[in-house]
Amino acid sequence: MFDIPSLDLPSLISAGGRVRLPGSKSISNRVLLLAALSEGPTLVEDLLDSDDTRVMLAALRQLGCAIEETGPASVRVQGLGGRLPVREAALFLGNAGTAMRPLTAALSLLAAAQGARFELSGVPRMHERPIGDLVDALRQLGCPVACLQNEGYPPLRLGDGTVHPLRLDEPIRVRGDVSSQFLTALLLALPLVAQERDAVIEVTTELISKPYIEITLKLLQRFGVDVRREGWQRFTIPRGSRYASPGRIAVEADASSASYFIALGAIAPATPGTDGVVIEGVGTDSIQGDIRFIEAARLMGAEVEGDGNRLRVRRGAWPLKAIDLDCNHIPDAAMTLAVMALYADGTTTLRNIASWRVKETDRIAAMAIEGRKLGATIEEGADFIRITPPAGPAAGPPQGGAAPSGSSEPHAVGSVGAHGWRRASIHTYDDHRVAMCFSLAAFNPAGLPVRIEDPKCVGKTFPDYFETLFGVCHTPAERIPVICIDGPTASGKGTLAAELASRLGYHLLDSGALYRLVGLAAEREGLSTTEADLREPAHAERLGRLAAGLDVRFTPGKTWLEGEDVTEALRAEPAGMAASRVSAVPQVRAALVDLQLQMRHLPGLVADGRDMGTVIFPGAPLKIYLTASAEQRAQRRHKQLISKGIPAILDDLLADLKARDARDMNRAHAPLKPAEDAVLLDNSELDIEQSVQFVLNRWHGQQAFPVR
Ligand SMILES: O=C(O)C1=C[C@@H](OP(=O)(O)O)[C@@H](O)[C@H](O)C1
Ligand SMILES: C=C(OP(=O)(O)O)C(=O)O
Repeated sequence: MFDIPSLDLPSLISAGGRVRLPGSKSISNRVLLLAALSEGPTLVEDLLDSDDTRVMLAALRQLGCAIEETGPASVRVQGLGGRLPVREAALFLGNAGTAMRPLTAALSLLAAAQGARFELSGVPRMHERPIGDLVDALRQLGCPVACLQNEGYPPLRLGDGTVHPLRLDEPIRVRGDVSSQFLTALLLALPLVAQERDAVIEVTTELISKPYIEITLKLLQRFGVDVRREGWQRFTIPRGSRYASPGRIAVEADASSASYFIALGAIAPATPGTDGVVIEGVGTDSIQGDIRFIEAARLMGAEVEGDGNRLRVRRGAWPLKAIDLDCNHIPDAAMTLAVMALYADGTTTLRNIASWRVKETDRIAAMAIEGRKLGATIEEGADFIRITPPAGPAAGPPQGGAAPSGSSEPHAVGSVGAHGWRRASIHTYDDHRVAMCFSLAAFNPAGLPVRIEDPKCVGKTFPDYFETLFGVCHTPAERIPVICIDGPTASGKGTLAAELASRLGYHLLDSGALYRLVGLAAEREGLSTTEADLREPAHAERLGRLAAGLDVRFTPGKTWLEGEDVTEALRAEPAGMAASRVSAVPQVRAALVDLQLQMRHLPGLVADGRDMGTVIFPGAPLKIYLTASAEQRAQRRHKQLISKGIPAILDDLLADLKARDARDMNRAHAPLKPAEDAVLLDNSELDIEQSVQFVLNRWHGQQAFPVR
């Protein structure tokens, strides 16, 4: 997950390959609750691990339900059989409608029947999301429910610690025009109390988001409860209903999450060598209503084929075709259509979406404001949004070739691109879908990068969304930004580079470690690294072959050689000295060039070394040459070694350091020197944070994202 203030997406040009999506939020939270209310254990497989399911799991555990993790995406839930071992609890439910609404109903009924008391709260936005229609229905049933701040909104107190008789003799009337989750909540809760008589629910208004009720009814069936339905107005839970665990249940991949990858396949040309975007874990047999996003995507021109558990999407009509569609049945996935509309041949209208206004944010307003930043013309109404793409001759990403104004040369780019598209920093309103939708704007035909603010908000339903996206998106290497940090030994390059990489969400290349790795691997293979031996051509060739075959991997803070964590071994002085000697061998340097170029992955790279800006990435958009006086550097290295318990003498370190500077600067091949376009940064008087801020300011200044 990108836990950083903002994530810059370079302009993207094609997509292809396979994605496996995380589990459905709507199914995961329903199944967890049903399993907790049932008798006996349920093994839940392919469960979504995200903010919304975490709050549900935490709440159920707080209520006394034993839940054991049995694998990376599976849990065993020991059902409570409708009995509450915990009679009082304060539950925090984040911004999860699928936890807040169903738990409100289930705990209200159980609290009234068993004399308990619960408080349910969430993030500030949850306290602005309506729940009054559900509260009214529960009060009709005789449940004490108090709204603790504003009438009709969480936080709520359910029950008062005493037993209250429930009135099941009359139909329970509930409105269905604000959220279908109120009806879902009652349907999930009432089987707990429909023992002596049928429980009947009457929906008093037009019901929205109907396919979510179908998910609820299908899952109730899996847990042994058959609800009778008359149209969308009347639902009867037969008396004597009891939850019975199916024993094992697997969660489908999330169809709403699939919408971003269906749209991706529709927008992006297939990467050469691929046959479009393949989505695994959800297919045309899905029980999720959002699978009907496929129909809308096809209307816009996407070629989608699929079977029970898989979809393949290719770009069809281009530009996409504008549509005018009632989206009430796909409220979440319809947001993705709003971004596809940016690539359409005319004006798209999405209708009957009033519920967007009361979700994670006011989604109609958010999509309008952010879409306009990109250059689109957008009209919004109480229950519709109308999108006209940024003006221009043809929508669509360019078909490869050099970036017209790519992020690799950000300083050369103004904020308005060809075709009327604008460079934009997308505010995401703590709404996962706003973030995921606008990532697709990175395919804009103007080749402009897109900034997504607060990218970690995708954690609500899809924590690894951006990693998954980058796994199937392609762009020419020159468009993937590289920040080079070059400089002499002990200048603090490594610390600065690692810090920058983690703050920007970029990959890290510790090229010095590559040479240390060659030194270490040579030592392990019994190959000498003395200067005399290295002058022998045959010996230098052998070392080159060793370097070419290195099995290396960098993860944050760790370096791996052939699967073994060698981080500590690499930091020791002998490895450093060997590195300096082997790095002077042209055969070794040549072997490592390819390896280094291959590390230029989306969304970007911070490369730390001595020749990053001069030799390996000469076109990098930002090159920093980091220095400090030899005395300062020797002192820092001394401190570092002593703090690790490694004995060191300051004078010896200073002498070694000067010798190494001289060798690095005077070697014939790729000597250490600043690139002509490098920015010099002397950090003798700066602490790490000041150096980091210096580079970040420089970098952000170059990006020229308008601040609004
Ligand atoms: O029941 C569900 O799982 C959901 C129902 C829908 O809400 P509304 O019924 O409020 O439209 C949907 O937007 C939400 O993400 C999940
Ligand atoms: C509306 C959404 O969430 P919630 O389940 O919180 O209603 C959503 O995921 O788009």
